[in-house]
Amino acid sequence: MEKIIVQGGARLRGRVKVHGAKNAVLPLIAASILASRGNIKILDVPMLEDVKTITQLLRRLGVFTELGDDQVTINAEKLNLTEAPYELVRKMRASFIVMGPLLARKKHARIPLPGGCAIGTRPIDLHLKGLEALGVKFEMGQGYVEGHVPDRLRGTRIYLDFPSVGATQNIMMAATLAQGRTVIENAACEPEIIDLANFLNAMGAKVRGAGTDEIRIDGVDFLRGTEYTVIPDRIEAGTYMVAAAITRGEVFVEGAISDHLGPLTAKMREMGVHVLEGENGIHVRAEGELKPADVKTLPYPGFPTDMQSQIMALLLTAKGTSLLTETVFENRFMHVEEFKRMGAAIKIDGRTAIIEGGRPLSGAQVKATDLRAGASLILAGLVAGGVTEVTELHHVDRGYVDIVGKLRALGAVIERVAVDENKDSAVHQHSYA
Ligand SMILES: CC(=O)N[C@H]1[C@@H](OP(=O)(O)OP(=O)(O)OC[C@H]2O[C@@H](n3ccc(=O)[nH]c3=O)[C@H](O)[C@@H]2O)O[C@H](CO)[C@@H](O)[C@@H]1O
Ligand SMILES: C=C(OP(=O)(O)O)C(=O)O
Repeated sequence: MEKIIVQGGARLRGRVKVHGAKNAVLPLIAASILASRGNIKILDVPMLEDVKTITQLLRRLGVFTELGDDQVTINAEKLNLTEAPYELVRKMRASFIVMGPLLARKKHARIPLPGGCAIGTRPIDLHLKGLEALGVKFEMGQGYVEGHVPDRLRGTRIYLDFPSVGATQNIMMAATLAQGRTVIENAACEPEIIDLANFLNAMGAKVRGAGTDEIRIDGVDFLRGTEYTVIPDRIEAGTYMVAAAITRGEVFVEGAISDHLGPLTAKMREMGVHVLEGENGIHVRAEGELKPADVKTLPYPGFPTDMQSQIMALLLTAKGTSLLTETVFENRFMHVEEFKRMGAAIKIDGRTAIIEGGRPLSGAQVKATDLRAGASLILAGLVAGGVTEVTELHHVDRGYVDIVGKLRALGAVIERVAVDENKDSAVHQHSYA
């Protein structure tokens, strides 16, 4: 086991470079299954646990994958299996996005039901409804969902009851090889959806309207290899923007695309943070007292749920009452109990967290309950008095490349150490008693 140890109090200064987006690259890797001819090369790939998991999954399906220096090469010409193994899907829910590509290429897929996770139940009904409308028949049993295409996939109009990111991606990918036109109404508009559409089009697909709530896909006979650079990670960028503000520091977040970060930038400005948007990144500076703010998470272009726990950390340092409402996931407040261990005053009322900011935080032993929660505990640790120790780092490793090295380069006093589990459990027993 390992833990991250942060000594609070350093003001961060300097420049940090953002990696490629986890939530963009995972669907790109899944979509590579669709290419029946030629090599795919994806550049600016973040070497995260989730990327390793999905490439491993592709390999288990008979697809050639090679992870190199910030890049992955894929050749799916010999794709011959259509069943995803449970041990990989349980590690990463996003594995379910291989469903659409497998059905389109092989007319069959058998994938374990991904189940819930730390942030809620996360059903897949919208994925299934959309794929059924394209002509897929599904059966459930033994914890698996099995789909087959008796005839062929045919384009149709699909209305999503909620603009689910994953469902939009699965339907888009399946529709690229369907007969005729598919129209997805109330589609997700996230930048990662646009990136997937651009990637599919580079492979020879005909996808229009991505980034709006109506996506039109005209089916083609086959897709081919291409070379593609993934977009920068807006959530990683947002996390370093908050790191700068929470420590009342000054940081240039290189590679951050301001168009992707509108709601965060607006809220940070409302709080009194100076945010300067440039062509190559975003400059953030904060000093003195910040103002409280009310924040509500929503599908894009609303405030991202993946930044909810990080903005909560920042609101803890703003004197006064802030209301933070989570509308996207049903149970994404697990980090609140951990923040409370650090002295935070937060009450939960249904989907809203009522934050009494401005009280000093104190270092504590805390655990990452999901990947963004882990990042936000590190952020709180940067300003807490004394030492904060964050455990359950496998969550953080799913979504952040070298967070310790990047924060240290900005002046944070932070390290990652291996834990002697026998000794550590003794420490925990003593301090938790
Ligand atoms: C790998 C990846 O890209 N993950 C992101 C993706 O997750 P993911 O694609 O899972 O998120 P969705 O947009 O699908 O989920 C949003 C909400 O819709 C619900 N829902 C979803 C599908 C469905 O069939 N039925 C249903 O009810 C979910 O339970 C959730 O409450 O978008 C989320 C919302 O921006 C982000 O937090 C995740 O980081
Ligand atoms: C919730 C997230 O990811 P996933 O959908 O992969 O769990 C996230 O990136 O914050």
